[in-house]
Amino acid sequence: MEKQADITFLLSWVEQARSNNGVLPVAIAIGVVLLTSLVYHIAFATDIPHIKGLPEIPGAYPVFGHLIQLGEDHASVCEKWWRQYNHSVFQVKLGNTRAVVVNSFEDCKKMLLGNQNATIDRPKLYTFHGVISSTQGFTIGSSPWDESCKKKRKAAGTALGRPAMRNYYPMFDLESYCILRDIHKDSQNGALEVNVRPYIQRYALNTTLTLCYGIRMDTVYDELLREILHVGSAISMLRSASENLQDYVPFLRYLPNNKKNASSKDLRERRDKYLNHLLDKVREMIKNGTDKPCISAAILKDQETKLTGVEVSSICLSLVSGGFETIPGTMTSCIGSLSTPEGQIWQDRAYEDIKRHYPDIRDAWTDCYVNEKVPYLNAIVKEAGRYYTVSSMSLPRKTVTEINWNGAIIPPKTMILINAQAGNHDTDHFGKDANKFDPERWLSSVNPPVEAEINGLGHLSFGTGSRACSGQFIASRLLNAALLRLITSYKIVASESEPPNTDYVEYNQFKTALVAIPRDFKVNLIPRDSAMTTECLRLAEERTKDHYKES
Ligand code: HEM
Repeated sequence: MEKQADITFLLSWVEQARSNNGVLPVAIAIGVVLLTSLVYHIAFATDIPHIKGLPEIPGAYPVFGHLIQLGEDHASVCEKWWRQYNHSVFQVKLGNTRAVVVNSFEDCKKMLLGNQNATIDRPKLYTFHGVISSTQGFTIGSSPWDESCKKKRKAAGTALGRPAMRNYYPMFDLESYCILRDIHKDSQNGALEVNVRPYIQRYALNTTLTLCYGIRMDTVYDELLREILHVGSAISMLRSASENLQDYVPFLRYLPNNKKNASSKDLRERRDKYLNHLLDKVREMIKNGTDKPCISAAILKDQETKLTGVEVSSICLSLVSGGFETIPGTMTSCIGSLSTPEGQIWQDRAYEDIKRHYPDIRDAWTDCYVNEKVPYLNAIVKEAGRYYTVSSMSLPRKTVTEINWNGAIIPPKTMILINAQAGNHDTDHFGKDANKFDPERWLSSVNPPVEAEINGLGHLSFGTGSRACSGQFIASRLLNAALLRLITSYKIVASESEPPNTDYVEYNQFKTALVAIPRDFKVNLIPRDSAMTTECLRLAEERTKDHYKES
């Protein structure tokens, strides 16, 4: 209002000066008006004007909006604001971008499931879309909703859906065997403490590389494998709002020596190099008739395909980047919780439940990638997903049509941020102990373990609705298979000198990253039945020796 009055005053002054034939005052006045308007735009204007009827968090700064208060850990600050101001849904200004933040479990569910069509879009960001993705196309998770995205999502859905799963059994068998084979060797069958994360990173990455390119790497510290993981993690950092202010504060893009743009270009080149290398290998294998069944070979060979080269790269990139951090983040942290004194009791209960379903552990090893039928293990996997919300603010959405939110009209093109971490620890939904890791919350009976019926959505870690995670079934199968093999082989006990951090916020060493990177820790592995583990490993080696030899 004040600004409106200023402008009206200036305009009347300009009019007066003009009628007095004063050319100079007119020019000055116009300059002042333009300058005021420019300053206002730089300092306060947002892409979407204030949404009436939706609370806005007080104290936004000029230019930066709420970015300064939000700091590095947006999920935890928004969770705090929800409780402080008693509004689960509010608006904030991320620099020049207005965003609606949704916090409680019920509101996240209602926003995504009750408005599936309206929330089907994703926002475009300057650094990620404009600089990093300019060569290989956008990943599915960052693609705005259009015909191309629809095709890519459909292709990914087919490759990752439940019916396709049986094609991957040999791969699940091989990759989960490799975790145990190498942990067994490197820990000298439990004599030395180990950090489990690198083994799980290779597990997740090999799975998606095999799916996409028919290529895998056998050694945990393989150079290409580590390069893919390093570049992928660095790019994940550049995607989060807290790390990348220039996405929301445009003038920062034009500062001399723009380090963000320089490192984005460097990462883009490094990523292009390995993606092209992988695709060239597939082309070479097709030429030599040695290609393995995989997404890129199927598309490259199928002349009829409706997908362009950039779309194929984008699908492969989406699958590789979709799993390589989320699965290790979830599984490593889960192992951390299981290794605590309380967690060791859950491990023993899970082990008993596995034996109840598979009196012969060898059968458990061969069925774990086919079925998920051990209730206690399923409960651990669900709790790991909920408690360690590795993608704490999910992936941003954008409205395509207006949403009437309890009378407030959220216009099209508004950024919607789902605070999955807050919703997953909502005491109104999960009870007073929502902040505790407890697999048994997913059981209706502990002895014998019986899974509780879930009415719809269990937790928010995979998102939900029109753009829910395409890889959630495969993720759950991978977590189940690897945990079953680990729990039947060893009792996992936290290291005394390097124990895990099991706090659902502090376990993450990089809060600015899009996907959490757990702090390093070590565990001791106490063999449960060494003879049986040796036998299971021998049989697995026998079964898998002909599958996907190292490429
Ligand atoms: C524990 C493992 C995983 C977690 C926690 C996770 C989490 C998520 C989340 C939060 C989203 C955004 C959902 C939304 O907006 O509602 C997402 C999208 C996606 N995820 Fe996952 N994910 C995991 C594993 C995977 C895997 C293994 C793959 C592929 C192999 C994958 C592929 C995708 C794709 C393609 C999308 C984009 C969907 C779209 O935008 O249409 N994810 N994931």
